[in-house]
Amino acid sequence: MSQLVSIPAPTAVPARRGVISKVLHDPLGVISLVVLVLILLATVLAAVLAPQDPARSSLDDIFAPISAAHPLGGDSAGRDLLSRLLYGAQVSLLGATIALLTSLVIGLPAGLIAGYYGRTFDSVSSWTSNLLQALPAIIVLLALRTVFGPSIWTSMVIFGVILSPGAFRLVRATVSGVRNELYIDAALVSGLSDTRIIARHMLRVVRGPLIMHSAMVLAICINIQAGLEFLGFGDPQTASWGSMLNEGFLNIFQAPQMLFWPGLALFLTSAALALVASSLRDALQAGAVKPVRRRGSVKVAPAGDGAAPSDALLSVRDLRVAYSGGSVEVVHGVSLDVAHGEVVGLVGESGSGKTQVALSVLGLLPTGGEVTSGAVALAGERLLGRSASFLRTVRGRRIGYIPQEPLSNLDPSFRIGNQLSEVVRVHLGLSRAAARDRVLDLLARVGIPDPARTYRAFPHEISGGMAQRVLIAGAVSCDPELLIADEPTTALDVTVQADILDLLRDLQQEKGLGVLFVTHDFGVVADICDRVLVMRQGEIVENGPAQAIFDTPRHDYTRSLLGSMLDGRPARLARVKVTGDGRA
Ligand SMILES: Nc1ncnc2c1ncn2[C@@H]1O[C@H](COP(=O)(O)OP(=O)(O)OP(=O)(O)O)[C@@H](O)[C@H]1O
Repeated sequence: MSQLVSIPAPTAVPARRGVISKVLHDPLGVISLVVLVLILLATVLAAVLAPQDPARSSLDDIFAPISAAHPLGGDSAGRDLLSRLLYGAQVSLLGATIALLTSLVIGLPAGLIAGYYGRTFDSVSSWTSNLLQALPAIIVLLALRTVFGPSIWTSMVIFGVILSPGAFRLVRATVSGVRNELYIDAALVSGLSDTRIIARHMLRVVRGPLIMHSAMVLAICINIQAGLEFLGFGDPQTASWGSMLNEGFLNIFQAPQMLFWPGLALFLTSAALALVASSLRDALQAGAVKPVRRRGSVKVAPAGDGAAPSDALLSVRDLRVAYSGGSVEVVHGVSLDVAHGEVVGLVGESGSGKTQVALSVLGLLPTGGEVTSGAVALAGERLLGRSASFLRTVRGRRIGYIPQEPLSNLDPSFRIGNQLSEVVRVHLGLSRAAARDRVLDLLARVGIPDPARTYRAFPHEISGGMAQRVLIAGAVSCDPELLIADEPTTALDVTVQADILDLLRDLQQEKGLGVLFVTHDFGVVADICDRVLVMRQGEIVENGPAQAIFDTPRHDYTRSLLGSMLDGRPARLARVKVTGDGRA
């Protein structure tokens, strides 16, 4: 195993405090949480705390004053107010929870699917959500009450349905906001399924906003439920805060306490929920990380025609890629081979089509892009036109991918170790412990000085160079046959670039990897590539061994690229000798 040198230390970043910990550092958050916990405890322990049966009435206790027997007094039927308040809390909180859960059961999955996949489901569900929001909630509740009877539980389920567009829109907006982040691409490129990406990455992103939303919705539901009971739409025999308000209102002059206590309970619960929501919002905003987006969302490349040719590891034949329904062609019939253990550089200026070729191989062209013709094969096996599930077994497992912007390709809300071991577990079927050991070994192998610490770290706690080492570890974690590196050093500073190239060369030789190295930099080509393809305006204009291209470039464009390389910094002469006159 090669020794690696000059490893940059991880950038010192203060440890990240969890959202709960931030809420616990906010005095208002703590007070409101304590109030909520007390209310919840009192509700759950109503049978223990209530002095008597909430329905038991006594003529002697009508409008009873506050006393040891009736700590909050008695009502117009001689029932104990404290007992009714405690038991009433069960009805009010349960009713509100039913409405909230109903809205989440509908809104969460619909929002996840609409935000992630978009298209027809998004259009239909957005239209349905707009329709539901346009309905006057109270009128609908009154109309359906005549159908289903005066059950408060049914009313709260219906109210939950009416509230579901709120959850739907929040989840949909949050998911579509992160759907185009690079780390979601990275998860796709690693071969993770859509279901897994939704369940792990998307759910984690919507979790915070949804908890905040739920606290607000719970407060609204408690008040709406009380309002319905107040208007007499509940069961009059059951104690609830709303029915107590109703009775209190009728007796406001004889016994104002009948109105005061349920009113206070409602106020305290709603205020505590609103303050918890606000504290959560502050905590979430403080922890927000702004990742970088890529240019468009990906879609699996459609079928190309043609047979899989040659016995090369990677074989691309007459590849054509177009946008705008095929009218704008950006790759014009590219053919290339990468042999087992060979490093092929795909070089060209920005916009020449290098990335389109790489993404076509992975079956991950941006939305609007399609392979209009050509063939791509890995070890003789056709890739273009294969099913999404087949491509998932290839990406990450047989083809490793190293992206350009390391930090943006790591999910900011997951620890680095979890992100790497997830891919290893999916592809190699390892246990949690075995995956962890493998990832720790890999982190050590790519030159990370304290693998255990990096395993536990979040992406913002490490430097760009470290993040690129982490992504290289991820790319080789399942022992792929082919590595596609898309400008893996462009976003790094020059000293780190050299270290990363050394690492890639060591790994390539150690594992006998075939590598397609996309770059605009002939210096990098000189460092690492055996063979070079020069690309210009969607076509390969020159193709040959790296040494030959440097010694005797045939195409003017290659000569101008080589010239500009030497204007900048000299090539590191790992594989290619550059002559002293400025020509390669
Ligand atoms: N999502 C897209 N929609 C339309 N055109 C696109 C899209 N992505 C890329 N292109 C076009 O495809 C062409 C090739 O782009 P590509 O990203 O492959 O270039 P590149 O050589 O990799 O450049 P760079 O090094 O800047 O990434 C460009 O003309 C670009 O405008």
